Amino acid sequence: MNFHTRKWIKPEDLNPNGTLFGGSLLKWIDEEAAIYAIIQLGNQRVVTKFISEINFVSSARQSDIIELGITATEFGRTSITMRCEVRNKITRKSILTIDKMVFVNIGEDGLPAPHGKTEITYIKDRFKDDDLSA
Ligand SMILES: CC(=O)SCCNC(=O)CCNC(=O)[C@H](O)C(C)(C)COP(=O)(O)OP(=O)(O)OC[C@H]1O[C@@H](n2cnc3c(N)ncnc32)[C@H](O)[C@@H]1OP(=O)(O)O
Repeated sequence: MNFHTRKWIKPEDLNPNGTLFGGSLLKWIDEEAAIYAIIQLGNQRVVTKFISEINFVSSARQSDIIELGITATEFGRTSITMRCEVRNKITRKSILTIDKMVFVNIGEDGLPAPHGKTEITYIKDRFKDDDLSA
């Protein structure tokens, strides 16, 4: 799993108990998963369809640096399923896990559309035909 996005926990991210507010974390994860799905499916129009149980494993505190990890686990006809983990960047202690996040590829008519993808692609795969010296 690649951990792309780092967040520095600030006062506005906290709940009244002084730990990271779960709602803030879920907002960041939904955006992270949407960006991952957009890149993997090559379509800006993707929507969150389903999120499985969310396990808040441990708390994060102000000034902690956390990192968000997403990986695709399944490519369907119109959907992509991902797994998510959030951990402390420094200690690697797990903060949250979600086994299943399903996003659906949407066509111009607003309906689910086949995406034609079957496996994870990486930057080197996406740009391998380009003449990068130009
Ligand atoms: C990033 C964001 O903030 S998006 C905003 C929040 N999300 C939304 O507003 C989405 C609202 N929901 C919708 O518009 C509709 O439910 C749609 C268009 C996403 C899907 O419509 P549906 O009628 O369910 O479509 P359909 O039955 O064809 O299923 C589409 C895909 O989702 C999968 N799916 C549907 N329901 C579920 C479910 N409960 N769990 C997991 N996967 C599901 C299907 O298996 C299918 O995948 P596949 O083609 O790879 O096999």
